[in-house]
Amino acid sequence: MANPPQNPARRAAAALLDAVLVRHRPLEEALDALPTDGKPHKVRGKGEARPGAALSPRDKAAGHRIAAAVLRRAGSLDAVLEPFLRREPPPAVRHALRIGAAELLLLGTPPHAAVGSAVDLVPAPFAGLVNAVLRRVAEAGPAALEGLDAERLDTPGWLWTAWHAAYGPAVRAIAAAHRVEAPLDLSLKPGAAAPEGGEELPAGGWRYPAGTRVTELPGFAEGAFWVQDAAAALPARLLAARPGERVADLCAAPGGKTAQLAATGAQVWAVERDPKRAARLRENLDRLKLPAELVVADAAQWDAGGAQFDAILLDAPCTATGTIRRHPDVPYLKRPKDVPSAAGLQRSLLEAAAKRLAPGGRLVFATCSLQPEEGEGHLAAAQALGLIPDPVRAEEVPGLAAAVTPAGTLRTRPDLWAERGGMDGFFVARFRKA
Ligand SMILES: C[S@@+](CC[C@H](N)C(=O)[O-])C[C@H]1O[C@@H](n2cnc3c(N)ncnc32)[C@H](O)[C@@H]1O
Repeated sequence: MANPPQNPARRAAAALLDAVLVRHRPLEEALDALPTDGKPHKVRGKGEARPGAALSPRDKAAGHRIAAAVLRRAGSLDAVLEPFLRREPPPAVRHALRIGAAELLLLGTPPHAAVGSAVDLVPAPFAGLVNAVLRRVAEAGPAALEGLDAERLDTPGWLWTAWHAAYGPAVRAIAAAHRVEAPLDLSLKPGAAAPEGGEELPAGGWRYPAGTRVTELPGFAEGAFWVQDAAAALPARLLAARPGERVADLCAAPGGKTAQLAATGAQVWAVERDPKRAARLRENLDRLKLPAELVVADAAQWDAGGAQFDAILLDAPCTATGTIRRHPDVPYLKRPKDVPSAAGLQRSLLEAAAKRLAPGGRLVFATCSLQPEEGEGHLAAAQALGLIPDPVRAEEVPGLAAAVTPAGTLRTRPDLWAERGGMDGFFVARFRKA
């Protein structure tokens, strides 16, 4: 790294790690709670690691990058640190050691800067320990890292077991994909030009290098495009909404799929339960100048005044284990028991969606989870609700024939398109109502 991050960035990284690993709060929520220039610092809890004074956007971004690098490789970093620690250090010291090790071994920070600034993060009684350990990591760490089974170490055991059962040896490629920072994918408004520097993707959308700041791309303020992973763009495309059709987007915020549906000329109802997320959806649609009726309601209860729809997109809430490339905090926030509980919620939303669908209407069900209980596990129940499978054909998803299952559902994985930077893991099934 030409310019090593400054210590406010590292203090921010430590605060983010504390939020995720100790208090089990989502990384994005912790990032929003950091004190930035012009925004007062919210102090949430006693003993919370604080990043200190207001952060510049650059330090905040650098802190996020360091924290994400640690979260992606925490198992490997701990394995490298292990031989140099006689007992478990307090959490703040563990955060500083991981940050220092990540900078030394993954981020290319010069050793004197990485060690010195990690020492600076801890209370005086621990300075000697952090200094000694990280000096040894600087010497022996690169070789130690080489010899590790990184895929396994950086994946929680329960996820490894579940993915191995579902995908066999590909579990290793899935885990490897999680170690790499994801590129930025954009969906374009019809007729808009793609910003320069991107690659057009075979299944639609444009891809830009990881770390590209979307708000700095020309056309952002004018609403020419929105951020949407290549796989996340598939469900709305497969619904193939037509101008004038009545379409419901259940579980809609932040609105990537609502935008796709609205851009077809269909009449769209976007249903979102969380008022804050609904406000974000509104902001996004306003920027894009795309129309949709926003309904703040529980989609499982919403009866649309008795109306029925020609097409429904149900992008159901899930454990999000398909999005670990973009959200490296997910493995630290989810537990095995979250899978059946998400699947139960998805089942009730599917029932409600089937009721709201007009006879002959189309339904696309999607989740961004790699757990089969949140995907394939719903197929029999969907049919029992009178939903007839409408198989996806390979020609509908150019470049992704490998993701089309024999049942005609779509199962994308982070290791697909590995040479292009992968994609989120989604399950998508399409149905027709009799
Ligand atoms: C997977 S995200 C949707 C992403 C969105 N479709 C997009 O493409 O931008 C799930 C959303 O569903 C919302 N949600 C969860 N349970 C809900 C419910 N019962 N009714 C309506 N919305 C719900 C969550 O607040 C969250 O915003």
